[in-house]
Amino acid sequence: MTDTIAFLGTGNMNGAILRGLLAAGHPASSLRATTRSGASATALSTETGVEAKAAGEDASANAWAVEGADVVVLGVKPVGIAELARQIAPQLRPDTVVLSVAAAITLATLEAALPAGQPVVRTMPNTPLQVGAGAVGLSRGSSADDAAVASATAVFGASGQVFEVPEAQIDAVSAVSGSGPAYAFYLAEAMADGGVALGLDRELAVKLAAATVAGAGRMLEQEGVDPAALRRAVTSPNGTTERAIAVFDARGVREAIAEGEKAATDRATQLSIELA
Ligand SMILES: NC(=O)C1=CN([C@@H]2O[C@H](COP(=O)(O)OP(=O)(O)OC[C@H]3O[C@@H](n4cnc5c(N)ncnc54)[C@H](O)[C@@H]3O)[C@@H](O)[C@H]2O)C=CC1
Ligand SMILES: O=C(O)[C@@H]1CCC=N1
Repeated sequence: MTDTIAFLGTGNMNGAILRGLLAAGHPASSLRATTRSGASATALSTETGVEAKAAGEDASANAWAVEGADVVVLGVKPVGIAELARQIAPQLRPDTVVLSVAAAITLATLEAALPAGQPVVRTMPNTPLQVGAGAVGLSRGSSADDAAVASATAVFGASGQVFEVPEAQIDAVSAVSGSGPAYAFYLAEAMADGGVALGLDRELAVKLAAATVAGAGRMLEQEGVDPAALRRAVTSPNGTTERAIAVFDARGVREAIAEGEKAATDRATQLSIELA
């Protein structure tokens, strides 16, 4: 049976999950969404056909969305998650599965804000779910059984790959795949800027860089793929690519990416403490 899913705080991330579900054939009639402003609720409904209400204009909007839902997806910014969980607690059925997509909000914080025994799943999705190519890490709470995890997985499963991980690893998942699309876009921006410096028109440079990152991404989708092997296949001995990679290595690009991922996890740790 198709689950009824309520998206609370339908911005970039929850919007991507919702669009991924619709693209995979989930009926709009079994989804509900809330935003803060009336304009964004109307725009979302018009675009997707999903009924949406604005919590900024109707104080009962989140309660309306949650009423009778099988799964509730909390998608506001981390600072607002616990308050939203406390607000909707009275409307939850005991078996409603509550998902959070928020960085840094622990299962302990979520469970403390919800009724005892509520099944909770902490997730770290990414925006490529919107195009059916997402990667998601999730960790189950103390009352989430296999059926609850299956319901959580079904929210993402048709639009991406889902991996259950111990909660201690979810900040690392966030640093690799949650934030990761931004790193790929950053690479595309830098490649385009470099092309402009070499004399290409900006429009052409952006198209070349975007098509290249997208094409490389599609090659990476094959099962059991080795990114290093794909890189080596482009890198002719003593050719042009080798010179570019040598500059990246000399400038410490690999180390910079690892340091960036470490900084992302450090920020998550700091936020977890601040928002506990
Ligand atoms: N953007 C991304 O790529 C990813 C974001 N996340 C997590 O997703 C969460 C949301 O991030 P974004 O979507 O980027 O932010 P966003 O600002 O685009 O979306 C949040 C939405 O919640 C709405 N909102 C705020 N308070 C509300 C309330 N009380 N009731 C109903 N709606 C309310 C806002 O108007 C906004 O539309 C964060 O907790 C973040 O850590 C996780 C993985 C990736
Ligand atoms: O930047 C953030 O905090 C969120 C979590 C992962 C991606 N976006």
